[in-house]
Amino acid sequence: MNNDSKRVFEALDWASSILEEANCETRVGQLLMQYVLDVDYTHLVMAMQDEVAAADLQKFEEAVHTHIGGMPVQYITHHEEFYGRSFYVDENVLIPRPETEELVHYSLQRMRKLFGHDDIQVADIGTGSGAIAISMKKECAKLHVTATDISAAALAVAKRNAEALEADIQFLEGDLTAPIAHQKWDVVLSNPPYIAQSEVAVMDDSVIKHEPHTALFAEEDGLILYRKLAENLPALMNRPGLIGVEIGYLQGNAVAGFFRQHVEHAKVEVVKDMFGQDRMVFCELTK
Ligand SMILES: C[S@@+](CC[C@H](N)C(=O)[O-])C[C@H]1O[C@@H](n2cnc3c(N)ncnc32)[C@H](O)[C@@H]1O
Repeated sequence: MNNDSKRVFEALDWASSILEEANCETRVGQLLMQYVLDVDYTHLVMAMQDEVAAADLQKFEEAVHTHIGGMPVQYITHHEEFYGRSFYVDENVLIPRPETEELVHYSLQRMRKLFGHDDIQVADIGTGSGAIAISMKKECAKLHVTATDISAAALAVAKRNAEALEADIQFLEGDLTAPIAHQKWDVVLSNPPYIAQSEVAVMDDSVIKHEPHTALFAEEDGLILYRKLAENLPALMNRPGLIGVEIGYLQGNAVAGFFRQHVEHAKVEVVKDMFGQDRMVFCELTK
């Protein structure tokens, strides 16, 4: 650890060089410095010539080393942007991904077309940080949104985010459709765990070491929760209704197949993400 005093730009130069040496993104240094100094980018730029207080410098250097050791930057700064809002994250929840923003975007589009109004019941199964549920509610204030998770620790994070973002959401703990089986729903969304155990070998180490395994892995080649959703949701849906799930890029046919098999009078569609890969399945219940 380096105990010499440093100005902000000097500390950032030091971070850039050791991050580069470790094959990490050099921009992480800037994010960690913003976190340590608790400033936005503009104020960081204005502070470039300031001396970093000894305690802050130590915290910054530790944070850089922690990241080089494999910890995702979001778990150090406890922050990720999702759909234009800031979410608190820790190791109890998956770091929300940009692909999931697309699920929110297309769900909003389809929901508005299908219902023409926002006074409807929406559930987000496996809410994690609350990213999907909270974004839906913030985009459409009139929605009645319920968010569930099997993990009490994840739900605590989602509640914290809902409070900070002033989103009025009902939170329920439980396995898949069990906590929402008491009523009918107009829209059900989910980004369930969908990675097969066999994929561990090709996955990024930092994901496996730090992101919660209940958020990542699922049995039956990653497909079990989609199969169960397709089996259980039809009885819980109003008609018209909309089910939207995020999927792994190779799972389109299998997941669409589950919904085609189990949901009567439905239009099932696999939708690609911004990279041209299958990423979502939407099932519109028509009658
Ligand atoms: C891939 S993460 C998605 C988190 C968040 N919705 C997002 O998109 O960032 C999956 C979430 O589902 C939860 N989960 C896993 N198995 C579940 C189950 N059987 N029932 C309900 N939630 C489950 C995990 O705890 C985790 O929070």
